[in-house]
Amino acid sequence: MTVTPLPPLPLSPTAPERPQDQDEGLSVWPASAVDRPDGRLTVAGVALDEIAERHGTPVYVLDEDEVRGRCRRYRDAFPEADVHYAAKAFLCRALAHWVEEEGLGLDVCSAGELELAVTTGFPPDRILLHGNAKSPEDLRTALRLGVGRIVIDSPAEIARIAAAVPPGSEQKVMLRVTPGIGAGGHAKIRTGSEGQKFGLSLRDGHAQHAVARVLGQPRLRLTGLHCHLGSQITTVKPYLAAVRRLVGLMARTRDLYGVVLPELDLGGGHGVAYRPGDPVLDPAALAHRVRVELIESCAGAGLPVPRLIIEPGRAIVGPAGVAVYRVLAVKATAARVFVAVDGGMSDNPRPALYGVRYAPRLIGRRGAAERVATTVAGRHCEAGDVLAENVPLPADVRPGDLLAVPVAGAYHLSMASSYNLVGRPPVVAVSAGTSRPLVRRETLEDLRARDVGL
Ligand SMILES: Cc1ncc(COP(=O)(O)O)c(C=O)c1O
Ligand SMILES: N[C@@H](CCCC[NH3+])C(=O)O
Repeated sequence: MTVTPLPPLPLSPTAPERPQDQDEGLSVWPASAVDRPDGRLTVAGVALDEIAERHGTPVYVLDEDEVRGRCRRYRDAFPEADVHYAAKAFLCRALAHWVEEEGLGLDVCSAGELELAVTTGFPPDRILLHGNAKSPEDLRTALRLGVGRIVIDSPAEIARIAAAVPPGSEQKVMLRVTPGIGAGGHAKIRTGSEGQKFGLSLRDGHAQHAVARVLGQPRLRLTGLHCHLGSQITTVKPYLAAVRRLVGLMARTRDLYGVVLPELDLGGGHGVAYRPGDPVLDPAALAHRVRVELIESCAGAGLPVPRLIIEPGRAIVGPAGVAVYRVLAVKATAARVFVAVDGGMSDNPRPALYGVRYAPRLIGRRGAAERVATTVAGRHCEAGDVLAENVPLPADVRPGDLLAVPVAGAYHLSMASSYNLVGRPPVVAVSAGTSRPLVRRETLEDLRARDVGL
């Protein structure tokens, strides 16, 4: 039998797309990042390829000074406010320690986050507990450890918390109000609008009613109102609208019950740039505009200015984190060049959840070849497991190369899973030319150990 040879397959797409983003600068990287002439990238003086060699990949790197600097920037921008870091963005003992040392408080939303912080030495009175469905364990732990404030999210919680407070003592609480203002980078992370699961609606009167009920509970002390509009918000305007609406409810509370609430919590949600050129919310500009609005609204209502609380998460830790992956496969189809790495949606579910895309770069060597528009995919069994699309990577990227993804500090590992029984990556801190492990890799033994039945 004669076999007719097949024509050779194209090795790269017939018409490579123009890469979307040609920015070769380091605008979305930690301020300490340096791109060395040999293509090695250092963060806080430590080469990322060295960390990959020592700890394996994927590995998450956290720049301690970037985190601390961001905490300080918030403290400087909001000197008259309490700044609580939102632990859901990412939490480990070292991070709790840094945040505490920088004078911030903490916002937690589970017994797990609360225990970790308090056992690290975080003063419980500087912690707020959130949650739209707090478990009995969450509340027990909060009361046992003496959490500073519990933020009530639903009518049924009022009596439940009051009943759990021991006779003769008092728990400080706030009320989470739904102001009817939706803001944020994606529909799934907008939490201030009507019709989503968080808070007590201002419009339908639930918030007002809850104020009255909390004031009627002798074991609860209502210190103020809270709202959180959403996440990855890049303009100041929604915060100003929220100030006006919440001050309106504070004025009604004074008029109806003779109570002047001393605190106002505007939540977090401050947006950061994931890719060069993305808009960001500048803390100093936000602080100035919020301060002016608060003073004017309170003056208009004849109220004293309450103590402001804010809860940034992403803006503290997001840009301080870098994820480092190793390339496992390269595939050029007629439509696209795919580079597949050894992590993906198990350590970073954000692209799959919100359709966001990142700006990875080749590290460890300088690619010599021309740049082609590349799709960076994860290793998981889902077509949606894609970290980046149409990014300019050298055409000679090959298995074994390292790719680093900036702005990986928030909502990656805190939302990570062990999908496909892939263990979660370790976290390594870098500071002043040195590195140290903070969180170890989740091993196959860890995963197997959970499987206890047959
Ligand atoms: C109540 C509350 N506070 C603060 C945050 C922190 O948000 P971000 O990380 O966007 O600042 C969140 C999350 O969106 C939240 O739900
Ligand atoms: N998980 C979201 C942010 C939601 C914050 C929690 N309310 C993100 O990755 O962008």
